[in-house]
Amino acid sequence: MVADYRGEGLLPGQGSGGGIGAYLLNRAKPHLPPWLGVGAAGVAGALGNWRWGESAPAGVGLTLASVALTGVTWWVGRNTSAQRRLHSAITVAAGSAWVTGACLAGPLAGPLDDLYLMGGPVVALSWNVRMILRTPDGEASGQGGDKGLLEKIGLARAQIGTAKVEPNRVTAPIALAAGEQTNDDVTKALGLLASALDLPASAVRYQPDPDSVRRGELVIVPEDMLAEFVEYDGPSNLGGSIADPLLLGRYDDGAPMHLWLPGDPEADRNGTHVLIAGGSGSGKGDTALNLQTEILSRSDVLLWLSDPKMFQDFRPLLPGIDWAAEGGTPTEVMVEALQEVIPARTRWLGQHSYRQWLPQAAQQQNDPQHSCRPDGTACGCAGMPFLVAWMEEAASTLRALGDDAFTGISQEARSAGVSLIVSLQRPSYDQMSTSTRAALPSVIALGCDPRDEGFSLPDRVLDAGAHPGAWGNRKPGYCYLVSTGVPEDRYASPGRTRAFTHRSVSLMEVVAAWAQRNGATADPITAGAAASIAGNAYSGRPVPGDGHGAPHAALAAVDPEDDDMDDAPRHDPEDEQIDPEEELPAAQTGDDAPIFGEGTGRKPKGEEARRLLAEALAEFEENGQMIIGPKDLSDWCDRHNLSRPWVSKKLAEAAAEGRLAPTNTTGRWRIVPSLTPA
Ligand SMILES: Nc1ncnc2c1ncn2[C@@H]1O[C@H](COP(=O)(O)OP(=O)(O)OP(=O)(O)O)[C@@H](O)[C@H]1O
Repeated sequence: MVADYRGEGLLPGQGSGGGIGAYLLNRAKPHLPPWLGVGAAGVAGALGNWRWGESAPAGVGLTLASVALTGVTWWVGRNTSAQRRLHSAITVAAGSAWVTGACLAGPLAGPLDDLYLMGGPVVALSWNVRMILRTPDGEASGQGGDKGLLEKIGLARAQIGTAKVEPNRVTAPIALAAGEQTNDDVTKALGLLASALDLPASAVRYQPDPDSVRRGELVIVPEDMLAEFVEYDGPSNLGGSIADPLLLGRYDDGAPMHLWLPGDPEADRNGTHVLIAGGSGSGKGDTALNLQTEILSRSDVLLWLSDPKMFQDFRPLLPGIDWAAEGGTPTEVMVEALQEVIPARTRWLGQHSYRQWLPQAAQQQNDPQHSCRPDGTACGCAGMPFLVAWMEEAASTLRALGDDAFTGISQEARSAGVSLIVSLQRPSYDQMSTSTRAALPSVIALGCDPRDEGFSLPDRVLDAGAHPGAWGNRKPGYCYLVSTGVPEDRYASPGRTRAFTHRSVSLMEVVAAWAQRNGATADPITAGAAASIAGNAYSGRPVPGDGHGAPHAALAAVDPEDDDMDDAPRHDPEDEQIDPEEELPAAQTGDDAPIFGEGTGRKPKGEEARRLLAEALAEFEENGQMIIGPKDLSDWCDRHNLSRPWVSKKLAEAAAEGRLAPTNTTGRWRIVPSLTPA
């Protein structure tokens, strides 16, 4: 390695010749050439004088040769350092001038002998000193700086091509030694390369050539252009389509960081679901605001948002959001509704000859190509906006939903014009299973614990030099974006989201107000399917001036006879064996069991019993609480002084009659809506 190549790796007594003499000779060898040069100049001067001592034409020729040699040295040295170029040119000029003088006048004439005796050692020593003091960048080895660098990181036999130099970005093609090295060797050496260049790990990346295992491009971005944070300055494309790119922030070379949610067959792009993964304080909140403001500023999309944190970050956006579910139970309802909405939307898109959601699907269907009428004339059906279902801090929701259910939803959602966006407080496999993670193909990876990098990003992106673990929470907003539509060589390029400050609140309010007035409203299919599960809990986006919770205009258009809105309870095949007569399994909910085991309270009979239970369920439904468990019911029993075992029995009857339906969580029941929306 480097030490051996300098001849410093040998110990006294070792080496080719053996013994101290051999060792010293070995150490002195690299320093001998300048002295040999001085000796050669002396001999050349003496021989030249013997040959041309009296010749005037030789004098002219030798002088011209001396000047030409100095010029050539200067020209040849143009690619080396200025210091080395000057040193070489002075040495050649002095040496050739002395040889010319010695040839013409004799080496001992006038001051020539003294000049030789004093100047020769000075010049030779100056080269020795230079060699001893040389910096470890390979400059003095006769190799280029790049070559020395590659040698240092163990890739000595690799070839580096002509580098493309842009402001703050150097891209250099690399060809590795055939049969000896692979692209993996470069990715493993990236850390060493960053160390050799004294740069952060994320400044050095490698993009392997997909067609060769020993070729690729090295990208070095020396200055961290992201250090200066950029404040949110409003939506990038107000009134555009959700199919247009959404601006998330900027890359470290200043290029915009774009994300696409719906698929586009023309751009050869699939629709996608996104995971926002980042540790606490990594900037997930602002990332979400960047994306949500972009979504709300588009004219053909609905946003459903569930957030356990009481919309702490998102409150200014609420007026523009079609469905905002706060906390656990409302989120359960939203997820149940999604499972109804997705097949209903897919059916509608199929009936209108869309293989996937396209912006035309959001417009009124006036094109006979997209008609649901058997006679092929334009049907004029209301368009169906794209739907983004956002689950903030979703670990527990996803666990409750179960892997199979989530994977099922995510697969079907893509052909239903639905994107799921899931954010995780701690990106790791104990928060989310492997199969749920795999169902979210796109990721915005913010800073995290180094041990969790493998969860956030695919191996090939980490190999290419991405290191969200190096940021932790020290670089909020720094992120990698891996998503369909983004060029692959961008995957390992860091970017930074735009920051939201107190000044951004008014901009957020403007975006929300715009969405409330001009954004898409839910189509009858989506609104109907959602209401068939959620009842009053889904009211659609608030009408301007009416506050949140006003009934959605689209619900008025829902035809209760329509098959798509079939609100009969759905039984999961896995639940077939559950006996609806059984008592509700209180202990499995984690609530304070035993709830239904106490025998106190009234046990009304007949008509009164039916009325009381109907009242109870209607009360929950009216409050929008569409999923209930033992805890909710025991509170209700206490309030009405009713016996809990009695209520348990009546609930089982209600489930058998279809007024309640099972959910994916044992012991949680969904109220099948009976109230007609106003
Ligand atoms: N792009 C950005 N540029 C500059 N500062 C940012 C950026 N994004 C976030 N920040 C700042 O970083 C801090 C943490 O951000 P944020 O609260 O969004 O993190 P988080 O990941 O949501 O954390 P937690 O999960 O703990 O809520 C905040 O002070 C925020 O203003």
